[in-house]
Amino acid sequence: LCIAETCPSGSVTVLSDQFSPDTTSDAAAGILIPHTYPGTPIHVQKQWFKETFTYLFAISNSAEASEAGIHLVSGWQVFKNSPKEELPFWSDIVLGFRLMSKAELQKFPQHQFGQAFTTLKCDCPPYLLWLEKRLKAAGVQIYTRKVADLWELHSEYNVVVNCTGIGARQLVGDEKLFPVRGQVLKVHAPWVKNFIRDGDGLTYIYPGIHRVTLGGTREKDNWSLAPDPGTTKDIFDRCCSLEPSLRGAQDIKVKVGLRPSRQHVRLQREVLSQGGVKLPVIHNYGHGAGGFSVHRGTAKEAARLVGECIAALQGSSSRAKL
Ligand SMILES: Cc1cc2nc3c(=O)[nH]c(=O)nc-3n(C[C@H](O)[C@H](O)[C@H](O)COP(=O)(O)OP(=O)(O)OC[C@H]3O[C@@H](n4cnc5c(N)ncnc54)[C@H](O)[C@@H]3O)c2cc1C
Ligand SMILES: O=C(O)CCC(=O)C(=O)O
Repeated sequence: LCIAETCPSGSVTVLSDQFSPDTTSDAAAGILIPHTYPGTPIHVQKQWFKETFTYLFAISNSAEASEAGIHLVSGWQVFKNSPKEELPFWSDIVLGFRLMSKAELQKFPQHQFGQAFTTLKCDCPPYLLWLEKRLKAAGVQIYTRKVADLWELHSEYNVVVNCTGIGARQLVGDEKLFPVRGQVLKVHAPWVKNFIRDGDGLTYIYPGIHRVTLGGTREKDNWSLAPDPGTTKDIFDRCCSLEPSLRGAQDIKVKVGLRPSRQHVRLQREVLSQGGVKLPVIHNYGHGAGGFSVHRGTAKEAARLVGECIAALQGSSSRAKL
């Protein structure tokens, strides 16, 4: 969508073997709280987060908000022991960041330190369906297709953008990319209005427009998409210990996703070449546990790289199929 919006001289086609509700993004809680990528400078990660926050904040403040599934949510991140960094790098991008008072911490007898703030949440599938609607409105073609090798696209397209998440491991043989399995519960508990996140990153409660997401797990190199009943009980018990009223939650649905994890997002241009024929590829995958938090920022950078490829093609060749 970002490419269609910023490179109007090109025509965009989306190819994917799976669509909502069967993607990793559909399993996510969709909260905007960054996860750090150890291999990317903090100022770059901060810029990606800021661009994403600003983009979604505008949607949350428009008539589209409920259809797009974007809303503000306030809550707490609580710690059993004080964290090394009391002020995370994103504290001046979320709204109203402050340390919790002693009185607030009384709600969490097992925790001794906390941060209160307001952030944004994307509800999925609604947000993905809204993006798809915007794609169609922008004239983008959408086809169901599994791509076995990027080179198979060279005769049909001038530039390829690879946003295949964990699928990139097989598609481009990236062994630096690994799955971190996450299981969550989506429950009906409309009285829960505030998010609660344990600072250890394992247990969280994120209220959405219709359902509350309860998490979670982080299992490196586990490829299983099958829900595990023992894990479901464990997640539920952990969340109830943070928010006892969840014992009354109903209609518990289980979702599993594989976080496409890497030391850093692969956001770069590569030129494939066979027999003198070239195919520019922009990679944009490996967003791990933070894809929602930085998606617009990384998409903007990918679109900028696509713009560079288009300019180079327009400059060098009249055979560009733009
Ligand atoms: C349980 C869980 C909770 C999470 N919660 C949050 C959160 O609260 N906040 C946050 O910021 N992040 C969260 N994340 C992380 C976030 O979900 C991911 O970073 C993000 O979804 C990755 O998006 P993606 O588009 O790269 O991958 P995907 O959503 O997996 O999309 C990749 C697409 O590529 C297609 N594809 C793959 N290979 C091929 C191929 N060979 N040919 C054709 N198509 C292909 C797939 O079908 C799919 O449609 C969570 C993740 C999990 C698992
Ligand atoms: O970590 C969080 O609190 C949000 C959920 C998430 O990003 C995840 O489970 O990967």
